[in-house]
Amino acid sequence: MNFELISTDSGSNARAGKITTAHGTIETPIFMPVGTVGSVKAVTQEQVRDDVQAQIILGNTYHLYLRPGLEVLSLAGGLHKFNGWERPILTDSGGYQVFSLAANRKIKEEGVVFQSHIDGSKHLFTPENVMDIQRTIGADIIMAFDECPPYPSEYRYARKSMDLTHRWLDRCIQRLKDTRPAYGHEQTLFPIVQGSTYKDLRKASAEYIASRGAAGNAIGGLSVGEPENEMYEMCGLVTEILPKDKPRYLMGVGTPWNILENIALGVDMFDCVMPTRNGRNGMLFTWNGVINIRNKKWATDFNPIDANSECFATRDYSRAYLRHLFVAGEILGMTLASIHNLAFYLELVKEARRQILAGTFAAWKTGMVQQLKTR
Ligand SMILES: CNc1nc2cc3c(cc2[nH]1)N=C(N)NC3
Repeated sequence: MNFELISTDSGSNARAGKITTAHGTIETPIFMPVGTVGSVKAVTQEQVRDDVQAQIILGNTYHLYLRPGLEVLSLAGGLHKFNGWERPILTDSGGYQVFSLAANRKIKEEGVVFQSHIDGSKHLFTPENVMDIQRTIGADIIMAFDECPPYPSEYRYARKSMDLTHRWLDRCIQRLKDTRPAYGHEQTLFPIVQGSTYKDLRKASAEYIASRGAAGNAIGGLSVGEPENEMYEMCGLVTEILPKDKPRYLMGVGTPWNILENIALGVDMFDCVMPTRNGRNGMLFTWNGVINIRNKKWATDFNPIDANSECFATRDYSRAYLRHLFVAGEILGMTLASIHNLAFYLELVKEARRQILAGTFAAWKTGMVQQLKTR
């Protein structure tokens, strides 16, 4: 994997870049739609590619390992062949899902014992086998196995957890040296900065992660319930330390305004379930704020969300009709809202990139953040 830093904004730490992977290039800043079990919920791969214009999507090691499982994925020739998404894929390591989803998990030095949220079966994730699982899935970018401490965490717990995450990272790196890609294409490891919301721990973790010399670096353990200003403070601390010539990936973030604020702090990659999960519930993001389409006030508004949009879901359906679909519980409502929200997130980061290349991002961001929050 290669990262080309093309330009940095004049009035902020925002960057425009290009990532090259075995399955194609990614222009940063980028938003990555979440496709947890190998599909972006309610949206076909063709719509994700052509209407959303996504350049990379996410999968989850925890979910894919449990279902469809490694045998199916291996026999398919990896996730790209299995789900037909031919562009880049990033898989999260399970570090977060094992803590947010699994039952009865026990953390040991060796790894995490947990029970499947699907059938209660017992499993063990270790840095080594999580690397092997991600080899079998075949994602272009794979995440280190980390512990994601809950928010808030006691200082002592956060420090112990950070140290464990660092030891697990070294085991991930070693395992990848001892194994090969399963399908011939290169796979790149991103380590994950932890340290909860403690400034000294975040700095120590950023230093440690930076010292590993990885091709990209992730910031984890944020967007887990902490106030927005703490997220921004921790992110700013970390991006000051991470190498400038490698992409920075802020995991699980966020709202449109969170994304713009963190782009200004020097983050290049984002993923979040909000455009899809909240979209399926009628929360629509627009340039002029958030619409709750179930609200009665849209019942006779026969305008589309945005008549000038390139995206059909945004341009060709009225707010009244979208509201009707949600009130009636029609599946089409979830599909249209998901496509609209994802296309909006991709358009947002595309416009941010334009502004960065023009050197006008900082001023544009200040006004746009307010505009995105209205309604
Ligand atoms: C929704 N917020 C969120 N914070 C995260 C933090 C992490 C993550 C996923 C996240 N999602 N995956 C990891 N492997 N570790 C850190």
